[in-house]
Amino acid sequence: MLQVRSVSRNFGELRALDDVSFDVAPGRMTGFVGANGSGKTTTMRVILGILAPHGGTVTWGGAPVTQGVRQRFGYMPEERGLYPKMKVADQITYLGRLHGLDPSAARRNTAELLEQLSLETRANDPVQELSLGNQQRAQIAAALVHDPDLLILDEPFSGLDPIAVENVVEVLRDRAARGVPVLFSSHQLELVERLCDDLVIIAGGTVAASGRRESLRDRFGTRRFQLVVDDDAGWVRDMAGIKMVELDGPRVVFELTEESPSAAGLESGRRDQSVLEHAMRRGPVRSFGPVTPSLAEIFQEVV
Ligand SMILES: Nc1ncnc2c1ncn2[C@@H]1O[C@H](COP(=O)(O)OP(=O)(O)OP(=O)(O)O)[C@@H](O)[C@H]1O
Repeated sequence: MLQVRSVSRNFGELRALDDVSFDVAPGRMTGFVGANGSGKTTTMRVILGILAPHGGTVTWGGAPVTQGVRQRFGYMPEERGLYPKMKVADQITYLGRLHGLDPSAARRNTAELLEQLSLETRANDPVQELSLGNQQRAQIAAALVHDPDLLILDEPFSGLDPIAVENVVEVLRDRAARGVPVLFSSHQLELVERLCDDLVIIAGGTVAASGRRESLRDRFGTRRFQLVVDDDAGWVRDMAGIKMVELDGPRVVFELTEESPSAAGLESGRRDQSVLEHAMRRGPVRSFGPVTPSLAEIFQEVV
């Protein structure tokens, strides 16, 4: 388990990270999301020891992260750093050697990864001759070649076509299934939503929300409901303690407002039921239930 605790980091006057705490648990994919400049890369660099924190700690298995421990981490940096003129397979094998693999293990892992990432036919091409997407795949192979104990990936999906995305998803899921904690940043919220087990949402250098994906959904999702009736559902607008979010003829999405129970006439736990009862008195109800918020909606609410 990787634990980030109360980490802060300044750049001159700028407080880029302020009291950042979260865990990256074994066998779980943790999505790290936030607007541009919110502190994702800085956090990753602190975890990797590239930047020193000005406060707080990063621990691995409860102990400080030493150079030896760090060598067992896999990192895909934001600034892609492969040598343009070196052949793909040679380079990945070389990086495996740098991380302590013997020559045969480095070659074996390289071959396996190039195959998994559909790059085997490009193994003997210089990196600079690969398309950007294929360079990105090579970069992922470079982060994985030494079978790391922890994976930290800065935007691993940017620039990949949909098939390559699925390919990389499969490779990362496989690592997570073997017990490796995986932290990855991405601006593709639908992808993060589909892929992650846990989430960390960062805004302005502080953690705005974190935890299991489902529990975040529950936390932010209890106030919105969808009702489908036969006729126009516009009458919902006039009900106390309710705010209409979307109306599409017989389908309406509404929220319970923050108003006091007395203003609404009912406690919030009953207000959704009062809409349902009202609808049933008016005619048939085709469906009714809470609406699960998307990650994009949660994101907008917390940042
Ligand atoms: N070396 C540096 N010197 C000065 N300021 C920096 C440095 N690195 C980062 N910053 C600032 O720290 C803040 C956080 O940047 P960071 O790169 O961590 O954000 P990010 O969430 O990774 O953004 P993006 O999604 O755009 O990659 C920004 O305001 C950035 O300008």
